Amino acid sequence: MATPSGPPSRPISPIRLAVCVSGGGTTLQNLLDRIAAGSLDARVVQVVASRPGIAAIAKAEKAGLPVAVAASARQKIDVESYSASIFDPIRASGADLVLLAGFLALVKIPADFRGRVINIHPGLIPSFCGKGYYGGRVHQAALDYGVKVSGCTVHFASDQYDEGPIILQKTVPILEGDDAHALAARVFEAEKDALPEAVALFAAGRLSIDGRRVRIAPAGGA
Ligand SMILES: Nc1nc2c(c(=O)[nH]1)N[C@@H](CN(C=O)c1ccc(C(=O)N[C@@H](CCC(=O)O)C(=O)O)cc1)CN2
Ligand SMILES: NCC(=O)N[C@@H]1O[C@H](COP(=O)([O-])[O-])[C@@H](O)[C@H]1O
Repeated sequence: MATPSGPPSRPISPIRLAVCVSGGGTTLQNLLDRIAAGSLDARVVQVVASRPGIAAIAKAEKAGLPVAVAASARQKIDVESYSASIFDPIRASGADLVLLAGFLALVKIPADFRGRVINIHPGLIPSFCGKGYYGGRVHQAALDYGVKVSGCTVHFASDQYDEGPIILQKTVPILEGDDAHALAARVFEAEKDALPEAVALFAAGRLSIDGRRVRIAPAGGA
């Protein structure tokens, strides 16, 4: 039976997560730490890496999680086949929600996962986002522009980089003397709370997508 798309309208406990990674896996580790501490009611049922040999895979394997490696994005395969190499193992795992957690490749969201893929971006969308804006590049662009606040954005993923409806944003100040490294560390502290918070809202059945807006229902079903 096909899995329904869109955020759930009823609570899921524990929510089953698939986590897509490309680098160090600090976002994945934070989720695992929150789950172990009992502050996030979730289970990671699948990890998908965009390339072999990355630290995120070692972290996943240490935690005993199943890892799939996506087809190489640099191979000239069509976007459907690339997406299938990511979503086939995720579908088989029975995941309720997919997290792009420091994932650096563009994915095409299959129909049965629309509204069930969330990305975290280390900047305040719509500034400093889209192709070419990832990791330290986002922070350097914010500093170069001279903005006084930055932060992170958690949003539903559409088929374009960083364009889907926004679930929540957290801000951090930019301080005198900041470089991209210092700002990245401050933003990452905000990311550590923002992503689990969004997962919890999704799992509680409190999110609905209304055009570009994400509505957040009050706690307790009021
Ligand atoms: N369908 C979607 N896929 C992805 C989204 C999304 O919103 N919808 N978000 C990105 C994550 N992202 C920032 O949050 C991001 C990641 C990477 C890039 C980028 O420019 N990548 C480079 C390749 C970098 C590399 O492989 O080392 C590129 O495309 O040339 C932009 C934004 C995840 N996917
Ligand atoms: N486009 C998303 C992005 O640039 N995310 C950035 O990747 C790092 C986490 O990666 P990790 O979880 O692999 O350590 C973090 O710096 C995060 O801001």
